[in-house]
Amino acid sequence: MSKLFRAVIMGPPGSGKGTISERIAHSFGLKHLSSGDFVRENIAAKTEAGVLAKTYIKKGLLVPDHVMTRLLLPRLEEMTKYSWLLDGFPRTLAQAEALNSACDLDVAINLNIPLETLKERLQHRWIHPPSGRVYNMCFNPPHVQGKDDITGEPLIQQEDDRPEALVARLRHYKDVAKPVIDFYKAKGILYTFSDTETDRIWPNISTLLSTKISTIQSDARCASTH
Ligand SMILES: Nc1nc2c(ncn2[C@@H]2O[C@H](COP(=O)(O)OP(=O)(O)OP(=O)(O)O)[C@@H](O)[C@H]2O)c(=O)[nH]1
Ligand SMILES: Nc1ccn([C@@H]2O[C@H](COP(=O)(O)O)[C@@H](O)[C@H]2O)c(=O)n1
Repeated sequence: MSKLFRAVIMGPPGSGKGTISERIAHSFGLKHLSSGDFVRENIAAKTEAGVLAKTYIKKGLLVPDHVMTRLLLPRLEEMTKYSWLLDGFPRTLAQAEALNSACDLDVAINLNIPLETLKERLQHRWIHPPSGRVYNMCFNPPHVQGKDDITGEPLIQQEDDRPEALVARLRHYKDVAKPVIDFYKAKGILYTFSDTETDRIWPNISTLLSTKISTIQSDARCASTH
C-alpha cells in the first residue's frame, strides 16, 4: 500500500495558494483542502464558528487559533485515507503545533511574493462563492465579465480584498507567518518559492512534488517487500 502524502501551502493573501493548490490537486491527485473556503462555508451556513469568524474577517484579521483549529482538525479526521494539500492553514505557530499533534507532514510549500504584486492581484480578483472558483481580470479572466464560466452566476469581490482591509491582512500575516516558517524549516520540510508569476513558480513546485511523492512511494514499496 503506498504511503499517503500530506502537505501544506502557505503564503500571504493573494500569493497564489488557491491557484497553485488547484494545479497540484489536478496534477498529483491530492485532495485540496482550502481553509478559507471552509471558513466561508461556515459563514454562509451561519454556524457558531462561522458567525464568530465573520467578525474577524470583516476587519481583515485572522480568526482566533482555537476557532480555526476547532474547525479544521475534525475536517482532517475525515481525510485519514487520503493524500491531501492543506491551503491557508496553519497561519500561526499555535495552528502549526496543533496540526503537528494531529498528523505528520511531508512538505511545507511557502510562497514568497512581493507586496506590490499581492496588492495588484487582489484588486483584480473575482470569485464565484458557491464553487470557490477564482478569477483575475489580468491573469485568468472569466469568459464573460462578472460571470462564472461554468454556471454563468455572478462573480463577487471579497470584502477582505478591499485595499483598506488588505493592508491589515498583510501586516497581520507578516507578524504571524515567520514563526510558522521557522517551525517547518527546523523540521526540514520547508520549501520556499519566490517570484511575481505563478507560471514561473509552478514548474519548480511540480518538480519538487514529483520527486517527493515518487520517493515516498518507492520507500513504501521497499518497506512492503521486507
Ligand atoms: N497577474 C497574476 N495574477 C495571479 C497569478 N497567480 C494568481 N493570480 C491571481 O491572483 C489572485 C490571488 O490568487 P489566489 O490563488 O486566490 O491567492 P491566495 O494565496 O489563495 O489568496 P487568499 O485566498 O487571499 O489567501 C487571484 O485572482 C488569482 O487568479 C499570477 O501569476 N499573475
Ligand atoms: N488559518 C486561517 C485561514 C483563514 N483565515 C481567515 O479566512 C479568510 C479567508 O481565507 P483565505 O485563505 O481565502 O485568505 C482569511 O482572510 C482569514 O481572515 C484565518 O483567519 N486563519
